[in-house]
Amino acid sequence: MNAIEIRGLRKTYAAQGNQAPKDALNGVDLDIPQGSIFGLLGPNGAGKSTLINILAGLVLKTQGQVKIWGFDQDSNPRQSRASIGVMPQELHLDPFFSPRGALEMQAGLYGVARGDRQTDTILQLIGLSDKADAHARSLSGGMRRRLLLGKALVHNPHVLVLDEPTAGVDIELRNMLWANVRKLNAQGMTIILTTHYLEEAQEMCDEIAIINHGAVVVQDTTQNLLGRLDSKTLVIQPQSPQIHEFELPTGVQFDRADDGTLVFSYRRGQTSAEDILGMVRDAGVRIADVKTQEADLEDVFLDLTRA
Ligand SMILES: Nc1ncnc2c1ncn2[C@@H]1O[C@H](COP(=O)(O)OP(=O)(O)OP(=O)(O)O)[C@@H](O)[C@H]1O
Repeated sequence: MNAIEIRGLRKTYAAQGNQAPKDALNGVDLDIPQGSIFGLLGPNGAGKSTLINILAGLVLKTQGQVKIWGFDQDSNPRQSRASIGVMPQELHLDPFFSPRGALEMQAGLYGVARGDRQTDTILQLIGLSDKADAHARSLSGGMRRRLLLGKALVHNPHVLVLDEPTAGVDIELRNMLWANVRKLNAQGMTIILTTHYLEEAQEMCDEIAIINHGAVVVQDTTQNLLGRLDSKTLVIQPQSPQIHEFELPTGVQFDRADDGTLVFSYRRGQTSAEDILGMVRDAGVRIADVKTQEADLEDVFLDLTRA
């Protein structure tokens, strides 16, 4: 079963003032498998926040079907809402509540009975046990973010959504957030996250969807996405920085870096590293060092969102 199933999802924001109505989502179809760490990527304005806010029940869709943990948002609103927890981007917290108070309040809102609440366990998970009764006002930005994660967990949802969880956070907090995410995922929670850090998505996510102009342009496992671009780069450092002319095979691109290294980009399916090394030697270059670089998620992303 899928944790999330979305069919034909559209969102048009109403016209405001002299601005025309805005189509933010233009028919999104998306299946998010249970148990995955799923990355939702896309350029600014692609529609990621709109999609997440619809999942969270904060924005009303214009058209289409959304199922969360098998529950249709329209015909089963309570159960679909109970199945998902969202850690928002904004650091908005009520200043009058301590972390414990905020978690208890949130649990109350979700109708979690007192005996079933996991407040202390959550405080421990997010590393706020010793701040449990402090004023929210006295919490640092990092602590607030952790508390927002905690609030998303009070009803023990099947699906956890993290909207840009690591934007602007320091390395220590980032590591802690990712450790928490991995732990929750290992316990069976499906995780959906948006991030602008493609390296992070590449490292964390099993599967990725890229959204552009309000539609999904690709959805695949991270591994398959990386395999999609078979471009490679060969960087050759010559023993002396002479200028050489090369007869480049078709499809091979050449660049001379400022430090004198020779940079060749090619497609594995078309050219081999041996072809390029042979050509370079034939041109009289004595090679001091060679490095290769694989395509990364950033290359895939740029390739698919250029339009
Ligand atoms: N409340 C709103 N009213 C009108 N237009 C909106 C509203 N919210 C978003 N939009 C527009 O809808 C489009 C999609 O916005 P959205 O915030 O979903 O993109 P995003 O992918 O989350 O971008 P970012 O990465 O910058 O957060 C944008 O063109 C945006 O200007």
